[in-house]
Amino acid sequence: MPVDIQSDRVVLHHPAGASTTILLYGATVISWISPSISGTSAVPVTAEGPALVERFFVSSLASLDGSKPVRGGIPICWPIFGQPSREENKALKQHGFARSSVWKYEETVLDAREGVSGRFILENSDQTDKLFPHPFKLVYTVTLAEHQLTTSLRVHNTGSAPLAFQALLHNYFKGESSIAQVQPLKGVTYRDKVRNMVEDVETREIVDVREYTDRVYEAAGGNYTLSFPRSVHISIKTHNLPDVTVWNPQETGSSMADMEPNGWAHYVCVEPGYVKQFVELKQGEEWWGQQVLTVL
Ligand SMILES: O=P(O)(O)OC[C@H]1O[C@H](O)[C@H](O)[C@@H](O)[C@@H]1O
Repeated sequence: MPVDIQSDRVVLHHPAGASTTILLYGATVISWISPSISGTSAVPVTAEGPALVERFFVSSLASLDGSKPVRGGIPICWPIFGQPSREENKALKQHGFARSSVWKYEETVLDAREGVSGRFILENSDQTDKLFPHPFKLVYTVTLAEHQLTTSLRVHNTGSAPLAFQALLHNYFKGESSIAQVQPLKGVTYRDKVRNMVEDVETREIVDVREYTDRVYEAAGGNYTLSFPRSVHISIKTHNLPDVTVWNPQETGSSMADMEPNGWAHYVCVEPGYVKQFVELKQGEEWWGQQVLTVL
């Protein structure tokens, strides 16, 4: 069955073997399995075809029962990224509530060899009104192709007052963080969360995360490559998500209760977002941001 709708999750299956699992809690993608590409990956091609490889890290201690945001996959940060920076958002928790709200599966949009696609929605409720008094509708579309996963977030201002928000797709890519390489970020201005938000300019052709890294690159170009040399290369192309955070906590990650021992050694977060500024929508307006992840 190409689209398997369960009580707490939806699994999309592509005829070439790829699959992705999305929890209704947070519309969090918790798995993306796709075939490796022959000749460019260390993963062997067997008689059954190219090996199917999990692309996302999810901590073995992550809660998947809706009790807290998932430590892994793609949590959605909305309507803010990080701690509230504006007085009007002070009731919000870090990264907002989209990642800890239960979304509805609206419909299967496409079910074909070109892609299998499902749409999730979240609208304001009494609960969100208390924290963030703005009517809104979020539409999140996840589309799976043989070697590609596309996730798109559409935001509608369904109220009469302006709606201001940040948005970020918090990808936890699976791979050895000691060899991870992200590029091109040379010359891009970033805020360094490790150094008290100091502003600096990236000087490296290839960014690694061999030290504690938590950098918010601003107006970073929108297209990146994440490589784990000799195993996995992923292209990240974005629309309307101009900034990108690169995060790996190293040993400090061990203090997170839902991080498995040494978990930080097995992922890197590369998180496209609209976070330097706020998107401002007037009554009836909408905005959309998208990332296209392709195994190279
Ligand atoms: O622990 P969380 O609220 O999920 O946040 C996890 C991480 O998210 C982002 O990458 C931020 O830049 C980090 O500063 C933060 O630690």
